[in-house]
Amino acid sequence: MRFLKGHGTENDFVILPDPDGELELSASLVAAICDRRAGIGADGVLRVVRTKVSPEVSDLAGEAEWFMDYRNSDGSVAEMCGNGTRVFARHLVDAGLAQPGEFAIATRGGLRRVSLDVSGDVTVDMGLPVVHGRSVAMVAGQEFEGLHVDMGNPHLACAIGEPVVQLDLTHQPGFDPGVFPSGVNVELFNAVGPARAVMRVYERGSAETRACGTGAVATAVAAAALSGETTGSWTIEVVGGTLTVTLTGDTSYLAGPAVIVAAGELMLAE
Ligand SMILES: N[C@@H](CCC[C@H](N)C(=O)O)C(=O)O
Repeated sequence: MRFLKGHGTENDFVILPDPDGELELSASLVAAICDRRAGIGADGVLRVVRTKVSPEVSDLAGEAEWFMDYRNSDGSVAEMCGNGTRVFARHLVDAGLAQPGEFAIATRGGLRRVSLDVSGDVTVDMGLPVVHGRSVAMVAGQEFEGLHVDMGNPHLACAIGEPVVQLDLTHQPGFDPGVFPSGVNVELFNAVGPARAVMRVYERGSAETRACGTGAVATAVAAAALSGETTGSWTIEVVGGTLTVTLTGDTSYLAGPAVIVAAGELMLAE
Protein backbone atom coordinates (compact mmCIF):
# COMPACT_ATOMS: atom_id res chain seq x y z
CA MET A 1 0.00 0.00 0.00
CA ARG A 2 1.37 3.39 -1.01
CA PHE A 3 1.44 6.11 1.62
CA LEU A 4 2.53 9.72 1.98
CA LYS A 5 3.36 11.67 5.10
CA GLY A 6 2.53 15.32 5.62
CA HIS A 7 1.93 17.89 8.31
CA GLY A 8 0.37 21.27 9.00
CA THR A 9 2.22 23.12 11.78
CA GLU A 10 3.49 19.69 12.89
CA ASN A 11 0.04 18.17 13.25
CA ASP A 12 1.14 15.12 11.25
CA PHE A 13 -0.76 12.65 9.12
CA VAL A 14 -0.24 9.49 7.12
CA ILE A 15 -2.07 9.85 3.82
CA LEU A 16 -3.47 6.68 2.23
CA PRO A 17 -4.57 7.02 -1.41
CA ASP A 18 -7.61 4.76 -1.89
CA PRO A 19 -9.51 6.36 -4.80
CA ASP A 20 -11.99 3.53 -5.30
CA GLY A 21 -12.64 2.83 -1.63
CA GLU A 22 -11.14 -0.66 -1.61
CA LEU A 23 -9.20 -0.40 1.63
CA GLU A 24 -10.54 -2.01 4.83
CA LEU A 25 -9.19 0.49 7.33
CA SER A 26 -9.73 -1.07 10.77
CA ALA A 27 -9.06 0.84 13.99
CA SER A 28 -6.17 -1.51 14.81
CA LEU A 29 -4.50 -0.91 11.42
CA VAL A 30 -4.79 2.87 11.89
CA ALA A 31 -3.31 2.60 15.40
CA ALA A 32 -0.43 0.44 14.06
CA ILE A 33 0.32 2.94 11.27
CA CYS A 34 0.26 5.89 13.72
CA ASP A 35 2.51 4.15 16.27
CA ARG A 36 5.66 6.32 16.52
CA ARG A 37 7.92 3.36 17.35
CA ALA A 38 6.51 0.35 15.51
CA GLY A 39 4.72 2.19 12.69
CA ILE A 40 5.21 5.31 10.60
CA GLY A 41 4.00 7.60 13.35
CA ALA A 42 1.29 10.27 13.06
CA ASP A 43 -1.49 12.09 14.89
CA GLY A 44 -3.97 10.64 12.42
CA VAL A 45 -4.67 9.05 9.04
CA LEU A 46 -6.20 10.73 6.00
CA ARG A 47 -7.71 8.22 3.58
CA VAL A 48 -8.13 9.80 0.13
CA VAL A 49 -11.25 8.31 -1.42
CA ARG A 50 -13.69 9.44 -4.10
CA THR A 51 -16.80 10.95 -2.52
CA LYS A 52 -19.11 9.05 -4.88
CA VAL A 53 -17.92 5.66 -3.58
CA SER A 54 -18.18 6.74 0.09
CA PRO A 55 -21.72 6.00 1.35
CA GLU A 56 -21.29 8.30 4.41
CA VAL A 57 -20.89 11.41 2.23
CA SER A 58 -21.99 10.37 -1.28
CA ASP A 59 -24.66 13.13 -1.23
CA LEU A 60 -21.74 15.63 -1.47
CA ALA A 61 -20.31 14.02 -4.63
CA GLY A 62 -21.72 16.73 -6.90
CA GLU A 63 -19.70 19.39 -5.08
CA ALA A 64 -16.52 17.62 -3.98
CA GLU A 65 -14.71 14.88 -5.88
CA TRP A 66 -12.67 13.78 -2.84
CA PHE A 67 -13.66 12.69 0.67
CA MET A 68 -11.21 13.14 3.53
CA ASP A 69 -11.79 10.03 5.65
CA TYR A 70 -10.05 11.18 8.86
CA ARG A 71 -9.07 8.81 11.69
CA ASN A 72 -7.43 9.68 15.01
CA SER A 73 -4.24 7.87 15.97
CA ASP A 74 -6.16 5.47 18.25
CA GLY A 75 -8.25 4.42 15.24
CA SER A 76 -11.38 6.37 16.20
CA VAL A 77 -13.31 8.29 13.57
CA ALA A 78 -13.78 12.07 13.79
CA GLU A 79 -16.12 14.41 11.99
CA MET A 80 -13.55 17.02 11.04
CA CYS A 81 -9.87 17.89 11.13
CA GLY A 82 -8.82 21.42 10.18
CA ASN A 83 -5.12 20.78 9.66
CA GLY A 84 -5.95 17.46 8.04
CA THR A 85 -8.10 19.30 5.49
CA ARG A 86 -5.21 21.63 4.67
CA VAL A 87 -2.72 18.75 4.26
CA PHE A 88 -5.30 16.78 2.25
CA ALA A 89 -5.71 19.77 -0.12
CA ARG A 90 -1.94 20.08 -0.49
CA HIS A 91 -1.74 16.38 -1.41
CA LEU A 92 -4.59 16.62 -3.96
CA VAL A 93 -2.85 19.49 -5.75
CA ASP A 94 0.66 17.96 -5.56
CA ALA A 95 -0.71 14.66 -6.91
CA GLY A 96 -2.58 16.40 -9.76
CA LEU A 97 -5.95 15.33 -8.35
CA ALA A 98 -7.15 18.93 -7.97
CA GLN A 99 -6.26 22.21 -9.63
CA PRO A 100 -4.48 24.85 -7.52
CA GLY A 101 -6.90 27.59 -6.55
CA GLU A 102 -10.16 26.95 -4.81
CA PHE A 103 -12.06 23.67 -4.50
CA ALA A 104 -14.23 21.74 -2.04
CA ILE A 105 -13.44 18.67 0.05
CA ALA A 106 -16.06 16.39 1.58
CA THR A 107 -15.71 15.61 5.30
CA ARG A 108 -18.02 13.93 7.80
CA GLY A 109 -18.67 17.44 9.11
CA GLY A 110 -19.85 18.59 5.66
CA LEU A 111 -18.22 20.39 2.73
CA ARG A 112 -15.11 22.48 3.34
CA ARG A 113 -13.82 24.92 0.71
CA VAL A 114 -10.04 25.27 0.52
CA SER A 115 -7.72 27.60 -1.33
CA LEU A 116 -3.97 27.42 -1.93
CA ASP A 117 -1.82 30.50 -2.35
CA VAL A 118 1.62 30.95 -3.91
CA SER A 119 3.36 31.10 -0.51
CA GLY A 120 2.35 27.49 0.12
CA ASP A 121 -0.25 28.36 2.72
CA VAL A 122 -3.59 26.60 2.60
CA THR A 123 -6.77 28.29 3.85
CA VAL A 124 -9.93 26.41 4.76
CA ASP A 125 -13.40 27.82 5.18
CA MET A 126 -14.20 26.09 8.47
CA GLY A 127 -17.82 27.16 8.67
CA LEU A 128 -19.60 29.01 11.44
CA PRO A 129 -18.38 27.99 14.92
CA VAL A 130 -21.32 27.02 17.12
CA VAL A 131 -20.98 28.11 20.76
CA HIS A 132 -22.87 25.99 23.29
CA GLY A 133 -21.94 27.64 26.57
CA ARG A 134 -19.42 26.93 29.30
CA SER A 135 -18.06 23.73 30.83
CA VAL A 136 -15.01 22.61 32.79
CA ALA A 137 -11.92 20.49 32.15
CA MET A 138 -9.72 18.87 34.80
CA VAL A 139 -6.04 19.04 33.84
CA ALA A 140 -3.43 17.56 36.17
CA GLY A 141 -5.66 18.11 39.21
CA GLN A 142 -6.69 21.66 38.28
CA GLU A 143 -10.13 22.73 37.10
CA PHE A 144 -10.33 25.12 34.17
CA GLU A 145 -13.50 26.67 32.78
CA GLY A 146 -13.86 27.07 29.05
CA LEU A 147 -16.14 27.63 26.09
CA HIS A 148 -17.85 24.66 24.43
CA VAL A 149 -17.43 25.27 20.70
CA ASP A 150 -18.65 22.93 17.96
CA MET A 151 -16.50 22.98 14.82
CA GLY A 152 -18.13 19.89 13.36
CA ASN A 153 -16.20 18.17 16.16
CA PRO A 154 -16.42 19.08 19.86
CA HIS A 155 -14.05 21.49 21.63
CA LEU A 156 -13.62 22.99 25.07
CA ALA A 157 -11.34 26.05 24.82
CA CYS A 158 -10.12 27.26 28.21
CA ALA A 159 -8.30 30.54 28.86
CA ILE A 160 -5.93 29.95 31.77
CA GLY A 161 -3.80 32.20 33.96
CA GLU A 162 -0.63 30.14 34.24
CA PRO A 163 1.65 29.81 31.19
CA VAL A 164 0.42 26.92 29.04
CA VAL A 165 4.02 25.78 28.51
CA GLN A 166 4.10 24.76 32.17
CA LEU A 167 1.06 22.48 32.01
CA ASP A 168 1.32 18.74 32.37
CA LEU A 169 -0.77 17.47 29.44
CA THR A 170 0.34 13.85 29.71
CA HIS A 171 -3.12 12.55 30.50
CA GLN A 172 -6.58 12.93 28.99
CA PRO A 173 -8.22 15.93 30.72
CA GLY A 174 -11.37 15.16 32.68
CA PHE A 175 -14.63 16.55 31.27
CA ASP A 176 -18.38 16.33 31.83
CA PRO A 177 -19.64 13.30 29.84
CA GLY A 178 -23.16 14.72 30.08
CA VAL A 179 -22.00 17.72 28.02
CA PHE A 180 -19.59 15.77 25.78
CA PRO A 181 -21.06 12.27 25.34
CA SER A 182 -18.67 11.52 22.44
CA GLY A 183 -15.59 13.00 24.12
CA VAL A 184 -13.96 16.37 23.54
CA ASN A 185 -10.80 18.07 22.31
CA VAL A 186 -9.46 20.33 25.08
CA GLU A 187 -7.56 23.54 24.29
CA LEU A 188 -5.72 25.50 26.99
CA PHE A 189 -4.63 28.97 26.00
CA ASN A 190 -3.07 32.22 27.17
CA ALA A 191 -4.35 35.39 25.54
CA VAL A 192 -1.01 37.18 25.09
CA GLY A 193 -1.86 40.43 23.36
CA PRO A 194 -4.29 41.96 20.96
CA ALA A 195 -5.67 39.17 18.77
CA ARG A 196 -2.96 36.67 19.74
CA ALA A 197 -3.08 33.51 21.84
CA VAL A 198 -0.69 30.71 22.75
CA MET A 199 -2.43 27.34 22.73
CA ARG A 200 -1.81 23.74 23.65
CA VAL A 201 -4.27 20.96 22.92
CA TYR A 202 -5.14 17.48 24.10
CA GLU A 203 -6.97 15.87 21.21
CA ARG A 204 -9.68 13.29 21.59
CA GLY A 205 -8.28 10.05 20.16
CA SER A 206 -4.72 11.32 19.65
CA ALA A 207 -3.40 12.74 23.01
CA GLU A 208 -1.38 16.00 22.97
CA THR A 209 -0.61 17.15 19.43
CA ARG A 210 1.57 20.03 18.27
CA ALA A 211 -1.35 21.78 16.55
CA CYS A 212 -5.08 21.41 15.98
CA GLY A 213 -6.89 23.45 13.34
CA THR A 214 -10.43 23.05 14.62
CA GLY A 215 -8.99 23.73 18.10
CA ALA A 216 -7.29 26.91 16.87
CA VAL A 217 -10.63 28.24 15.60
CA ALA A 218 -12.34 27.28 18.88
CA THR A 219 -9.54 29.10 20.73
CA ALA A 220 -9.96 32.22 18.59
CA VAL A 221 -13.69 32.19 19.35
CA ALA A 222 -13.04 31.84 23.09
CA ALA A 223 -10.27 34.48 23.05
CA ALA A 224 -12.47 36.89 21.08
CA ALA A 225 -15.32 36.34 23.57
CA LEU A 226 -12.99 37.42 26.40
CA SER A 227 -12.69 40.84 24.82
CA GLY A 228 -16.36 41.00 23.82
CA GLU A 229 -15.64 40.45 20.12
CA THR A 230 -17.11 38.04 17.60
CA THR A 231 -15.16 39.02 14.48
CA GLY A 232 -11.53 39.70 13.58
CA SER A 233 -8.30 37.95 12.75
CA TRP A 234 -6.41 35.97 15.40
CA THR A 235 -2.88 34.65 15.49
CA ILE A 236 -2.77 31.33 17.29
CA GLU A 237 0.69 30.17 18.33
CA VAL A 238 0.78 26.40 18.65
CA VAL A 239 3.69 24.16 19.61
CA GLY A 240 4.37 23.40 15.93
CA GLY A 241 4.07 26.91 14.46
CA THR A 242 1.57 29.66 13.79
CA LEU A 243 -1.99 29.52 12.49
CA THR A 244 -4.20 32.42 11.47
CA VAL A 245 -7.90 32.33 12.22
CA THR A 246 -10.36 34.84 10.81
CA LEU A 247 -13.85 35.13 12.25
CA THR A 248 -16.28 36.96 9.99
CA GLY A 249 -19.54 36.45 11.88
CA ASP A 250 -20.84 34.26 9.04
CA THR A 251 -18.00 31.76 8.91
CA SER A 252 -14.39 31.16 10.01
CA TYR A 253 -11.15 30.68 8.08
CA LEU A 254 -8.06 28.74 9.12
CA ALA A 255 -4.78 29.48 7.32
CA GLY A 256 -1.24 28.17 7.63
CA PRO A 257 1.42 26.01 6.01
CA ALA A 258 0.79 22.44 4.85
CA VAL A 259 3.52 20.22 3.43
CA ILE A 260 4.08 16.69 2.17
CA VAL A 261 7.40 15.37 3.46
CA ALA A 262 7.65 11.71 2.41
CA ALA A 263 6.18 8.95 0.30
CA GLY A 264 6.71 5.23 0.44
CA GLU A 265 5.27 1.77 0.67
CA LEU A 266 3.48 0.54 3.77
CA MET A 267 4.39 -3.01 4.77
CA LEU A 268 1.98 -3.16 7.73
CA ALA A 269 -1.17 -5.21 7.23
CA GLU A 270 -3.98 -6.64 9.34
N1 LIG B 1 -6.08 17.77 14.58
C1 LIG B 1 -7.36 18.06 14.09
C2 LIG B 1 -8.55 17.50 14.85
C3 LIG B 1 -8.61 16.00 14.71
C4 LIG B 1 -9.87 15.37 15.25
C5 LIG B 1 -9.99 15.42 16.74
N2 LIG B 1 -8.92 14.72 17.41
C6 LIG B 1 -11.34 14.83 17.13
O1 LIG B 1 -11.44 13.65 17.52
O2 LIG B 1 -12.33 15.58 17.04
C7 LIG B 1 -7.52 19.47 13.57
O3 LIG B 1 -6.53 19.99 13.06
O4 LIG B 1 -8.62 20.01 13.59
